[in-house]
Amino acid sequence: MEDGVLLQLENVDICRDENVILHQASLSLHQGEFVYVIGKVGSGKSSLLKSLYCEIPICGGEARLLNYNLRKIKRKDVPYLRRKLGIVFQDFQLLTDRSVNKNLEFVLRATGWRSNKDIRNRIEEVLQQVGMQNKGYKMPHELSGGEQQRVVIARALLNTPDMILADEPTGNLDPETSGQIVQLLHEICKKGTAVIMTTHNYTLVHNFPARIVKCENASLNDVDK
Ligand SMILES: Nc1ncnc2c1ncn2[C@@H]1O[C@H](COP(=O)(O)OP(=O)(O)OP(=O)(O)O)[C@@H](O)[C@H]1O
Repeated sequence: MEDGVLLQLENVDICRDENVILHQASLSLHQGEFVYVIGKVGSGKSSLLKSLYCEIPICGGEARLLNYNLRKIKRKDVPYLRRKLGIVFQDFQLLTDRSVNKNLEFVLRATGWRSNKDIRNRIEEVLQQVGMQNKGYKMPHELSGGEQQRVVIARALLNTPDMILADEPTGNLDPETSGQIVQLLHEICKKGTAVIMTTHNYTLVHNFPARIVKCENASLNDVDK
């Protein structure tokens, strides 16, 4: 792949069961780039992201992501790819039985971190990055939706991903909080992490401008602003 290109999809088909959701779709993304993926309900936005973290297959075309060939990736390599991707969903998916710190520690230990000191420091760093320093002792239910989504973003940042995949990250949030979350994603992007964010929220796209790709008629097309 050309220097600085993190994702290159060329004429890919993305399939679910027997259905082709995206047909001959192409998309490339560079280091530090922000792209919104918009499109109608059921147009394939989530399927696109799922294919990037290997939850659903790419059944045609060429697909490279962070030096992995997504059409040939071995099952044992999928966790390594996912470690380089920060994944953020609409429903926060924090473990509800433990504190913010313990949620983050769980991910670090599961991804090979051993030193208690390194773990403590990294948790402090990512919480600081999302403006949640001093809230690590709280249980998820003690946080607002926006705060929970900040913690999810902190969790996505733990292993310093090259790219964040955010699927409707503001879907459950009020307009003001949604703006804050998108602003945070833009700040993270400015520090060098590419972001792909699906959304239905055109106000956000307007207020925080970036490249826009539309999912339509089973293909992906850049939208001129
Ligand atoms: N688990 C599944 N198994 C089979 N087909 C599915 C599954 N989930 C979604 N689909 C189909 O894939 C198509 C694309 O769905 P997808 O969720 O990617 O769309 P979307 O653009 O993200 O929609 P939304 O805006 O509602 O989130 C839909 O036509 C849907 O019927």
